[in-house]
Amino acid sequence: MSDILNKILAVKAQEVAAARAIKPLELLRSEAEHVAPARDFVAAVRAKIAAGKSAVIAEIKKASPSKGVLRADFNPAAIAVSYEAHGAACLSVLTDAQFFQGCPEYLKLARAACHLPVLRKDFIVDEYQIYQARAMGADAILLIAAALDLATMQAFEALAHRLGMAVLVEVHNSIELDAALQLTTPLIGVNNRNLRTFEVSLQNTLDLLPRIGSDRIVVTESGILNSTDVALMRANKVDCYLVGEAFMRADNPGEELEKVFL
Ligand SMILES: O=C(O)c1ccccc1NCC(=O)[C@H](O)[C@H](O)COP(=O)(O)O
Repeated sequence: MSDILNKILAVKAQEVAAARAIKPLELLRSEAEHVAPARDFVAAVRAKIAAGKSAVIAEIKKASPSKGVLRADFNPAAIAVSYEAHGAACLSVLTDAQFFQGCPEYLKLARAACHLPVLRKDFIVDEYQIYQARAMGADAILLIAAALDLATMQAFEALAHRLGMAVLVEVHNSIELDAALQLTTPLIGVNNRNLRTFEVSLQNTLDLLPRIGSDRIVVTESGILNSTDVALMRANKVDCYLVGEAFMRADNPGEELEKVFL
């Protein structure tokens, strides 16, 4: 239990237990089933790609375990507006408090300020968090293959789809990819950051790419910082990106997105 991923997962289990004690699953489920319908996350990604553009899932994260505070002057609604105005396909909003200084309210504020579909970026270990995601308005969830076995990922994917949400499944190596490819989601995220060591290498996406069929959309995640990184990915026919830090450090996150990707 010493690496950061295991620390985060242990905290998540505690958070779920505490949340359940306050709001039982039945009540949360009812909330999740009565919010406005989800926006189509996969369609938004596909639309950008079909138009010959990069599909950028633009992240809203105040801080990270590897880099500390990324953006002190943090206004999720203003960032969402800026991302939408400058061509983002979708948003990703960190809702974890302890490690990323996020919260569900940031997701609600960001989503209400724009028309983009929103991914709840968190560490899902329990179905309770999937109902939470929909209840707070999320249009997609992240499933991390390093944190979940295949049967659990399949059950969580089915639940997300039943609630109308898309799934981005995240892998870091070929063993995790084997499991991810058994899900039905088209969105296969390859994380360039090792969640246990923080080491970042874009080569990770390039190494796993040949194993992912053209029926899937490869989402290269983490460590995309500038147009050189984007050129490398484009040269390898990667069209979809999940980017946080590079935008969060910029004065205007949306303008940075446009500068790096257009
Ligand atoms: O960002 C981190 O330091 C981190 C540490 C441990 C687990 C997950 C972490 N990040 C989550 C992400 O996947 C990234 O926020 C996302 O891919 C964007 O990455 P970046 O563009 O490098 O901010």
